[in-house]
Amino acid sequence: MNEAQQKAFPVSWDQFHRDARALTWRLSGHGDWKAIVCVTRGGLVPAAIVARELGIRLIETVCVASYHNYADQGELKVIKKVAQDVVDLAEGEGSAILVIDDLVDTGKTARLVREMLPKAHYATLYAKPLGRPLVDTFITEVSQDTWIYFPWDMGLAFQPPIVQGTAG
Ligand SMILES: O=P(O)(O)OC[C@H]1O[C@H](OP(=O)(O)OP(=O)(O)O)[C@H](O)[C@@H]1O
Ligand code: HPA
Ligand SMILES: [Mg+2]
Repeated sequence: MNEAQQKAFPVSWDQFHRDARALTWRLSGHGDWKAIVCVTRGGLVPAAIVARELGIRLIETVCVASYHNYADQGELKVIKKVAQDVVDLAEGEGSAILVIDDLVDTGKTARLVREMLPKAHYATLYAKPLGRPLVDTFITEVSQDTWIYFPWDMGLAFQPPIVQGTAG
């Protein structure tokens, strides 16, 4: 989150699960995927749900880090590439690989992963306008100046009343 991201889009576990199921519905007509590649860490949770719904048991990771301390995006770092036997699955016609991430923001992560798997189908739950062209399927778009708060990053907290400070 940075100064330009003024709006908050909090997502509960329930909403996340619904959106992951909605994504699966949208994906279910598309292809005959042999494997899911999830972009860690954010892609791990939706990938588990989508894999369960689509009956896919071959799950690979590509480990990319870019946002440090939930602040500005730093240098993209590939900590682990896609295993060669999974890359080889993508060599035939069509997209044998389904890439799952929680969101696209600037699209830098998606661009990097697409270079590794050009034929893969790229799916996320949420998309911001800059990243949207890089995603084949997503569920909800939010504006670029919105920060999405995922349920694993949040806890229950007291909220001051809306009128606080205005009443005597
Ligand atoms: O479109 P971009 O601007 O590249 O941003 C999107 C990426 O940023 C976040 O991951 P992050 O690198 O913060 O790591 P994490 O998944 O481990 O939280 C998110 O999970 C996406 O993978
Ligand atoms: O809006 C966001 N929320 C959480 N993680 C993120 N990583 C990039 N953008 C975001
Ligand atoms: Mg991520």
